[in-house]
Amino acid sequence: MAGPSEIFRPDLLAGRVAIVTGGGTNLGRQATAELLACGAQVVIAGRREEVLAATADELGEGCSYVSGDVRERADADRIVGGALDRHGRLDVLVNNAGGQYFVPAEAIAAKGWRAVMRLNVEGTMTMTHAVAEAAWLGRPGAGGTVINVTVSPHHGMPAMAHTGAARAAVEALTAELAERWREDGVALVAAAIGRFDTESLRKYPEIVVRQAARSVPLQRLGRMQEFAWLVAFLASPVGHGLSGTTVTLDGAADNWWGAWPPELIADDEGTVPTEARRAEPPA
Ligand SMILES: CCCCCCCCCCC/C=C/C(=O)SCCNC(=O)CCNC(=O)[C@H](O)C(C)(C)COP(=O)(O)OP(=O)(O)OC[C@H]1O[C@@H](n2cnc3c(N)ncnc32)[C@H](O)[C@@H]1OP(=O)(O)O
Ligand SMILES: NC(=O)C1=CN([C@@H]2O[C@H](COP(=O)(O)OP(=O)(O)OC[C@H]3O[C@@H](n4cnc5c(N)ncnc54)[C@H](OP(=O)(O)O)[C@@H]3O)[C@@H](O)[C@H]2O)C=CC1
Repeated sequence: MAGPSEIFRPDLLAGRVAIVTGGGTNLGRQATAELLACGAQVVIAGRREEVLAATADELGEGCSYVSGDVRERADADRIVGGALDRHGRLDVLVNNAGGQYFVPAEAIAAKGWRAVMRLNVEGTMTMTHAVAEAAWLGRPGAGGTVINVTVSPHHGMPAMAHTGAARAAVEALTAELAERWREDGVALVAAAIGRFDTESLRKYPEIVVRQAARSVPLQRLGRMQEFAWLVAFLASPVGHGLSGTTVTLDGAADNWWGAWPPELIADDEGTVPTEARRAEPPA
């Protein structure tokens, strides 16, 4: 059962209906719990029915699921149709399903490049079009918010060139569609997220996982709850004010280009030296 929100009013999203792709696991699951805690009805989607069923069962009232592959338009239409049949409206789409594998850029096979593009760019576009066409575009008084989950930092990550390119494409689409669909009442926001304490992160090489927190100024991994709060916040009316924007939640990794603390000036304990105070001016 999703408990009450620690920071939002229980009726913040009352009467709203959301689809969360990848809602059966990790970040998507936590975001779903927070949307439920804020009063929304949530339909979670993913390919594995048993995973979705277990999550919907655990999160309880207000949460249901439709299984499907976000890369396939027929599946996307079925997910959206299922949500509309159940609830009669759609207000929020969280394009959270996504991912990649850890590989140096020159070793990315063409097939792997396409797989990452197809999941992250096409999957996001396919779901976005399916929802917008079925529920929002050309319907006065309708409209809603799309939250696209992308990846920060934006200035390059080791072994993540394919996803960097894919997520940049999603952010570009977010900005353009926000302008094109504005008069239909549709807002799109990207949430560029850093390194989170999830089971999914642990599939990466051990040293990457170990250093992931140390390499950002915040000096810790993001917490799933923090991601969930951001999603609920963007799903609230403020999302319309942020339409076209990419919001980062990354421990300040986007503001820094190297390891943290800066290796060249930190001592062996990782302490950055401070400037000596100047002598007191003569009285
Ligand atoms: C100093 C410290 C620096 C710290 C830096 C920290 C950096 C960490 C930042 C982390 C940011 C992001 C984190 C996350 O996103 S966690 C969530 C992770 N979850 C997922 O990734 C789930 C979804 N992902 C996938 O399902 C797959 O990765 C994929 C997108 C590839 C799925 O596509 P599909 O199912 O269509 O693909 P296939 O499995 O059939 O593979 C197709 C081809 O892709 C190539 N491939 C796939 N996996 C690998 C691999 N592990 N290694 C090499 N190549 C791979 C390959 O060509 C596949 O074809 P073949 O199978 O025929 O070879
Ligand atoms: N964890 C982290 O530190 C970070 C995560 N992110 C991003 O956040 C999002 C969520 O990640 P996280 O929860 O950690 O990882 P998960 O691997 O748990 O989430 C991926 C989810 O997407 C679903 N999914 C994957 N492919 C498809 C598909 N073709 N159709 C439908 N659903 C699909 C999966 O379910 P199923 O396999 O059943 O289809 C799964 O529920 C991803 O976009 C990820 O890249 C970004 C930065 C950091």
